[in-house]
Amino acid sequence: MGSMVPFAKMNGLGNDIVVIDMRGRTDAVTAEAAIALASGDRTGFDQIMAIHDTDIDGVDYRIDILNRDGSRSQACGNGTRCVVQALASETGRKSFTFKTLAGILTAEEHEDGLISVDMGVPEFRWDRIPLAEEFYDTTRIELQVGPIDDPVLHSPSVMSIGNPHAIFWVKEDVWSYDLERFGPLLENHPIFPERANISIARVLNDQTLDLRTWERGVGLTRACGSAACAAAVCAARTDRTRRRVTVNVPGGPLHIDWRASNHVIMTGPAEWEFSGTVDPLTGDWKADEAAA
Ligand SMILES: N[C@@H](CCC[C@H](N)C(=O)O)C(=O)O
Repeated sequence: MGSMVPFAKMNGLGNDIVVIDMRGRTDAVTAEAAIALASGDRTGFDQIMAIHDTDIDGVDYRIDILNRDGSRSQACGNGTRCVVQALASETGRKSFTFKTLAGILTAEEHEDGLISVDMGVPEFRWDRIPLAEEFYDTTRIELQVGPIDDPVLHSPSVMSIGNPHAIFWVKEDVWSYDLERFGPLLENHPIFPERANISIARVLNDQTLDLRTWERGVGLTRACGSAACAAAVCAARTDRTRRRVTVNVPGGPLHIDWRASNHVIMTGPAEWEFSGTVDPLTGDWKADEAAA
């Protein structure tokens, strides 16, 4: 269609997000446009959150999520908070329901500006994460990196919160592990037929975790909301923490509550940076006057 649509460059605790308004259109942001935008000095992003119309009763919008390599993702917690902030600012509404590849998500903006997203329910079955091999105990699977007799990372907990995650438990500072080296090896390991997000988590106490993530289709990011949910759930599932925790990601704290309903609620901030218009087919863009 060639025409330009509005976008907003935002972030969720430093997770770089581009929210693109595709309402009123029948096409989609292309992988080529995502790759082109990702290489821009001002538009460099971790995820694109494209807002689309939907005719599903009770659902406000459909969200299409693209990683910086052009791959699509089922879930993006930080990006969803950015979408909520943008829509709340536009409409004055405070709560929304979205259709994503992970299912129907609800979210709301609170009076203090923080945003809570119901990320849905965790999936622990090996064939639904998915894994390429049968593991009935997904609290710790046979996967390691480093010397065979003294692995650097091993026995991760694995699960899906719409997208696949592996959580490696460590005793030392999370910054003391070479995740930049191990991340891509593990992201693309054959045990993960759809690849996976790779995190290292350090339990500080029964209510607090430190977390770093190598994101599927992106690389190292300053925050990964779905990984924070995954780490919180896996920590509680293995009796390392309570079900309500603070997860410290490099960009700041996220509050995760794995409720008795089995739903995982993530709460955190979102930040607008600048707006512009973009061609969703090519990635050509220009900033609005104020942002130029
Ligand atoms: N940063 C996101 C995760 C985005 C998706 C992930 N890269 C994947 O492909 O699964 C988040 O905040 O959840």
